[in-house]
Amino acid sequence: MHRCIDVRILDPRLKASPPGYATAGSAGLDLRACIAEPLTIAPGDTQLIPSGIAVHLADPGLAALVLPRSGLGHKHGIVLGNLVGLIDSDYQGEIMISVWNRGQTPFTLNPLDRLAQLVIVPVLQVGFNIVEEFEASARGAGGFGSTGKI
Ligand SMILES: O=c1ccn([C@H]2C[C@H](O)[C@@H](COP(=O)(O)OP(=O)(O)OP(=O)(O)O)O2)c(=O)[nH]1
Ligand SMILES: [Mg+2]
Repeated sequence: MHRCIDVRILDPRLKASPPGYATAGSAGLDLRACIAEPLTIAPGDTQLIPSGIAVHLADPGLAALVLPRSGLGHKHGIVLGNLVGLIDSDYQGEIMISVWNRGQTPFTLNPLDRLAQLVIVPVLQVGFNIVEEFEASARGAGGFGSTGKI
C-alpha cells in the first residue's frame, strides 16, 4: 500500500494523465514540460520549465528530488541547471525544472514531453550537539582517496 501525499494538478492538460508511476517498480515519477509551445534550448543555455504540478509532502521526514532522465542526459545532454532539485516538505508551489543543455546541439522541448523525474525520499532532521572535539573514528579526517585507488 502506497503512502499518499497531496498533489495539485495546475496544468489542465495533465488531468488526462495524472501523476503516477510508469511501472510497478519505478522509483521516479516522470515530470512533464508544461510549456505552451515548443522551446528550443541552445547549447549551454538553461531554462526554468513549469511541471504543472505542486506537491505538499507535509511530513518533514520526506523530501522529493528532481533528477534528470537518463536517456535525455546521456544522449542529448539535457540535465538540470541545479544538477539535482530538492523539494522541501513545506514547499507548496509549482515544481519547477531547471533544464540545462550541457550538450553541443540545440534541443527542442515539446509541450508535455517528459523531461525529468521526481523521487520521494525519507529524510532525517537531526538536532545539532555542538562539541569541541569528536570522539576519534578509524577514518578521522581522511577522505578524497585516502583509502587508496584500487
Ligand atoms: O529543482 C527545483 C528545486 C527547488 N524547487 C523549489 C522547491 C524547494 O522547496 C524550493 C527551494 O529550493 P532550494 O532550497 O533548493 O532553493 P534555494 O535557492 O535555497 O531557495 P529558498 O531560499 O527558497 O530555500 O524551490 C523546485 O521547484 N525545483
Ligand atoms: Mg533553500
